[in-house]
Amino acid sequence: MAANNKEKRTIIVGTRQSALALTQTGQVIDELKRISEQHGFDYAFEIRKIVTKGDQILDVTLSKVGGKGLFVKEIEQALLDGEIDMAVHSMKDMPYELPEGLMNGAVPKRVDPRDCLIMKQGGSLADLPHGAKVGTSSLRRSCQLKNLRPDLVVESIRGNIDSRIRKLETEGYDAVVLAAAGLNRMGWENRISAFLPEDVSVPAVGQGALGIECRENDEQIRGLLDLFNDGETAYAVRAERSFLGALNGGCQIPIGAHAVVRKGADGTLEGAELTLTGIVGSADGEVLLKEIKTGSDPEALGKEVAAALIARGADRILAEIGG
Ligand SMILES: NCc1[nH]cc(CCC(=O)O)c1CC(=O)O
Repeated sequence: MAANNKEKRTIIVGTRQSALALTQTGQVIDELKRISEQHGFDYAFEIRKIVTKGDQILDVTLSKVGGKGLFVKEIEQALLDGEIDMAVHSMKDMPYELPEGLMNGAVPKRVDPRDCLIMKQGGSLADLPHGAKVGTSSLRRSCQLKNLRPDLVVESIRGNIDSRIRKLETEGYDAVVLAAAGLNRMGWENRISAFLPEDVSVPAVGQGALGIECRENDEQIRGLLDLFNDGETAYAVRAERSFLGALNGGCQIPIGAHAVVRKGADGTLEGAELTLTGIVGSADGEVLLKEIKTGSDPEALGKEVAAALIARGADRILAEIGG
């Protein structure tokens, strides 16, 4: 195996072609180059842009399009066909189940998982006037905003983050809601007017994290990605994704979850615990159910929080939406 790693190899990295996708893929490649150098691997990297169904229908509300994995399917096919060797995804775009033969090879360290407001005038949520027009295409975000502020007029806004920020100006929104993570990665954090704390907006499953998908049988890539994995992020994301799986959800339904790790006594994941917050609601914000539980087994914890929400009617809400 070690001898294998000395061979020159050009690793083809698949990604969507949005500005954010290309930026984060570039950042991943920079890290992988650094790790390769450190370990004496002779790897070169090449980016392959792939258009997904989600990219082709940027003007349609995603919940109307339906289906899971809108932003990953074509990229996964390229992995299976051997056209690319790894794929960089936003974790929140990854469906719960991966195709046979593929795996999540690394979950790098998560950046800020919070949602945030970008406001025309600056300020915070409390400064938005009665009836203010807020842009988001996420049912999860509209559910939580409307629950707190039923007066807000939440309208669907689609497109990549650059075009959504532009629409703030051109389409008369008072604010748009975006993930802080995307803005951070683009270096646009100075556009953030206010962060939405978790008691206002529980983020999407995996928000702020990336997933690097590879073929299960590609030992070289797996070895490299192992060195890039962040154990703490991976541990938290496992709980969030177990919750997602138990509710059979994609990112197009009002589901949110965030797990926080409390490390063990020796500062490692030995004896660590997770606190998982999960929400399910209706898009109009009239129903918003939340459960918070603590445990050490991420899969069990995700299922437990989901079961507690189902016991309170979450499955009925999701069935109505067609999730
Ligand atoms: N659904 C689009 C999407 N997918 C990933 C991010 C960036 C945040 C992240 O990486 O979690 C965004 C933009 C957004 O939600 O504002």
